[in-house]
Amino acid sequence: SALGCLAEIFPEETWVQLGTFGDAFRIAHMTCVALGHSAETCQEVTGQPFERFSKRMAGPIQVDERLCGDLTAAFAKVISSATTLPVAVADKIQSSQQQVGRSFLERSKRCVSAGLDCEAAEVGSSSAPAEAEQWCPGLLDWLHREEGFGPEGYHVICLQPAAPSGRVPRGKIPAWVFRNASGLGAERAALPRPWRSFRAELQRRARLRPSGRWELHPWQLFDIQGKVVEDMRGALGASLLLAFEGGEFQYPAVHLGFRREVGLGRAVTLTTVALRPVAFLVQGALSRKEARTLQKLARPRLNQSQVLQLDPVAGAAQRDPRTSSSTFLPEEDVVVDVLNRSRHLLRVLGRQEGVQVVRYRKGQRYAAHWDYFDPKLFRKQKDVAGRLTHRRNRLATLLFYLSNTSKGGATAFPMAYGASRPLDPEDCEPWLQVPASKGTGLLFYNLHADGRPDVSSNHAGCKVEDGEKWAANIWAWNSKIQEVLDPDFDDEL
Ligand SMILES: O=C(O)CCC(=O)C(=O)O
Ligand SMILES: [Fe+2]
Repeated sequence: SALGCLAEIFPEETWVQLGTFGDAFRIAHMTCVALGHSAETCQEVTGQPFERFSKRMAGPIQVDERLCGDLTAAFAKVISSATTLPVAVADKIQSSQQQVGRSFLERSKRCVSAGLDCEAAEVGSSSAPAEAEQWCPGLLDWLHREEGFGPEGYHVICLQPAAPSGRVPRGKIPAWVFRNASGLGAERAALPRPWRSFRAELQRRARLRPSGRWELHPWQLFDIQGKVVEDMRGALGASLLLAFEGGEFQYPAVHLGFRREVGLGRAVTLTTVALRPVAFLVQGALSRKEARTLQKLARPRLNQSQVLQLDPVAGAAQRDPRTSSSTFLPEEDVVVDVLNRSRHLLRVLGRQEGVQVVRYRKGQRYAAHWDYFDPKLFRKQKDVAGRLTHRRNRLATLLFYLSNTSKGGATAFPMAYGASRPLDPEDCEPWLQVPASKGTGLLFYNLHADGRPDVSSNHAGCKVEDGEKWAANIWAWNSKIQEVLDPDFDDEL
C-alpha cells in the first residue's frame, strides 16, 4: 500500500473524510516531512490542489517501517486538531499510539530498575550516512537512535570540516542536516555564507521556527560542549552543530540506557531512563558529604511546602497537593558550589532558582503535577502570566536525592510516553518510578526542545511509606529575562 505500515491505521479514504482542506494539507505536509522528503519536495506535493495531491499520495511511496512510531505520533498530533475526523479513525489512531507508548514505558521501567546497567538491546535503528560520520566523529551520540518519541525542535547539523591545512574553503559549505535528530531523514545541503545567509538557509532547510517580532527565544546553535555558536568561524570550528528551536541547550536522550560522560572537573554520568519526558539519572554530581550538608543546612529552616495558587475555578475545592516541608537555602558555601556545578552540567543560559530542599515524613507526598507553569492557568494573575510569555518557563528540573528511601518515596511519571492524565494523582503503582537513592540526581526536561511544555513531564513524589525522604530541587529557566510583559504581545497566548 502507498502508506505502508500506516495505511493500517489511516486508510486512504479518510484523507477525503477529514473535511477541511486545511487539515488535509497539514496532514499531507507532515506525512511528506515525516517520510523524510526534502522541504522543496513537500512544498511541491502539498502546494497542489487537493484532488491532485490525493492522487499523488496514492503513488508508490516507500515507507521505512522503522519510522512508524514517529509517523504515528505525527499523525496523532495533527489529527487531534482536526475537527471533523470520524470517531472510528480517531480511536484507531489513538489506540495504536497508546500501544507504542506502552511498549516504551515497559522498556523505561526495565531501564530504571537496572540502574546504571540499563542497556537497550533494541538500540541502533538509526544510523547516519557514512560521509557525515566521517566528517563529524561522535555524530551518533547526538542523534536519536530510537524508533519513536524523538525530540521536537532539536536538530543536528554536520558540516564538512575545513581542510587539514586549516584553510577555509570558499563558497558554500557542504553539510548534512538531521531534522529532529533523525538519521533516517538526513538531507545533504550546501550552506552559504556569510553568517546571515547561513542561518537563513538553515532555517529554511531544517524548517526551524522563524523568530517573530516579540520573540525572546530565537532558535540557536550550540556546539557539543553546549557553547552558543554565534558566527561563521564558530560554526566551521565546531563542525558538529546542535540547533534548538527553544534557544536553549538540552541533552538529547539518544536511546534508552545511553550513557554520556560530562566533564565537570569530576566524572559525571548521565544515563537516559526515559524519552518522553527526556529524563536521565545523574551520577557523580553530588558527593555524600554535600548531600549531608544540604540536609543539615535545611533542617532548621523547613516550612510547610507551598505551591503557586492557580486562578480559582468555581466550585473546585482542591486537596493540598504537597504535604512536605521545604525551604530555599541561602546561597553560601556548598550551596553556591552545587548551583555552579548544576549550571555547568545543564549548560543552560537562563536563570536558575536556588536550591530547594524538601523533606517528606512518613505518609507525605507530592501529588502529580508539572514543574512548568501553564500560562493559561494564570491568566488572571498578570504578574505570573506576564513572566511566562514567549515560551519563558522552567526548562529543566534537577532533583538530587539526599537520603535513601527504603519504602515509597520514588519520583514517578504518570504521563510518560503520552499516557493520559491519571484519575488518581497519587496512585504511583503503575507509573514509571525512579527510586530515591542518596547522592543520585534525576534530570528531566519540562519543555520540549522547541520550548513548548511537555505534558509528559507530569510527575509526583510518591508517598513515603517508611522513614524520611530528603531531596533538593534545582530548577533552571530557559530565560534570564524576568520582566512582566503583556501576554497580548505573544502570538501564542
Ligand atoms: O519528591 C519528588 O520526588 C518530586 C518533587 C517534586 O516534584 C517537586 O518538588 O516539584
Ligand atoms: Fe515537581
